[in-house]
Amino acid sequence: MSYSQQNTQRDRFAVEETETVLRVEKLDIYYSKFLAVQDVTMDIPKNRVTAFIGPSGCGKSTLLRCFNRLNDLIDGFHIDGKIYYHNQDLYDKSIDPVEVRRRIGMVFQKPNPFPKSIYDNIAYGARVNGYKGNLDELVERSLQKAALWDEVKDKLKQNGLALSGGQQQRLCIARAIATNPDVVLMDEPCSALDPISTLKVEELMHQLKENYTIVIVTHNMQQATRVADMTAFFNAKATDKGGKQGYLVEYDRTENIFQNPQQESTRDYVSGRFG
Ligand SMILES: Nc1ncnc2c1ncn2[C@@H]1O[C@H](COP(=O)(O)OP(=O)(O)OP(=O)(O)O)[C@@H](O)[C@H]1O
Repeated sequence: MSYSQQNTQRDRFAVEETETVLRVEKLDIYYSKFLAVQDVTMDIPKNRVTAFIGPSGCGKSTLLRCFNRLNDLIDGFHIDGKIYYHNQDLYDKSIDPVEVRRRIGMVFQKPNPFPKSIYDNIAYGARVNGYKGNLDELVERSLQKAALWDEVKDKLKQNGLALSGGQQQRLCIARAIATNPDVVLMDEPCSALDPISTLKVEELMHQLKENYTIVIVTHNMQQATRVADMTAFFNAKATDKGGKQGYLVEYDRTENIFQNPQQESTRDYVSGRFG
């Protein structure tokens, strides 16, 4: 039995038993007047990996970045509808976006370690946040959780940029989890990595979901089948003004999306007929 089959069977009945961490309700996402993503409603379950798939420009990254309010930094960005994080309105005026980003961490497509030592890459955020605990322990624990400790424990003073791409990405994951988040967002985290490094990061996702809720954008459909419990397929339709508008086509357990999709366009996409 393949790894993905085992994964599918193990989690088959587990998805509904977990609570919702992020609830998206009738969400429209705008860049100024441009409606980039229309009318998304979905629940992101706790301690699961949820994958966003779909053709380029359908708004996967845009939606992902809404979850930690990263789009706030873009001029003209605004939303209609709601995102609830543990039942709290994520865009309420009382919510501090900096605290949101501490609890909902992010790993980007290209590994982006700080040009600092491996140690300081992890310790930096803790120092800024006035961490009162033992920094050495935090660094070790975070690197352990990111499955990087054994490879770097003897060179913690070495610059993080001197690591291989795959190690740099795991360093970025270690950095993201060092602030003790609840959710880790990953925007195509393996697209710049070789197959072996990709496999390591995928294995890491399986471990991390025991403690964290993970949402990943991926163009790699095999990756979605290997790592994700839930999969959301997004598509884009042409608008009158010549642009494209993203929307959620189908959201279900990963095995249903890939083996028994309800929508024709999902079937076409997962079978490689477009995209
Ligand atoms: N900062 C921005 N300002 C204006 N428009 C943007 C901005 N970022 C994204 N868009 C637009 O929003 C739409 C969705 O883009 P987004 O990058 O979220 O799609 P995606 O599905 O993640 O694409 P890809 O798979 O290529 O990364 C696109 O039409 C894009 O041009």
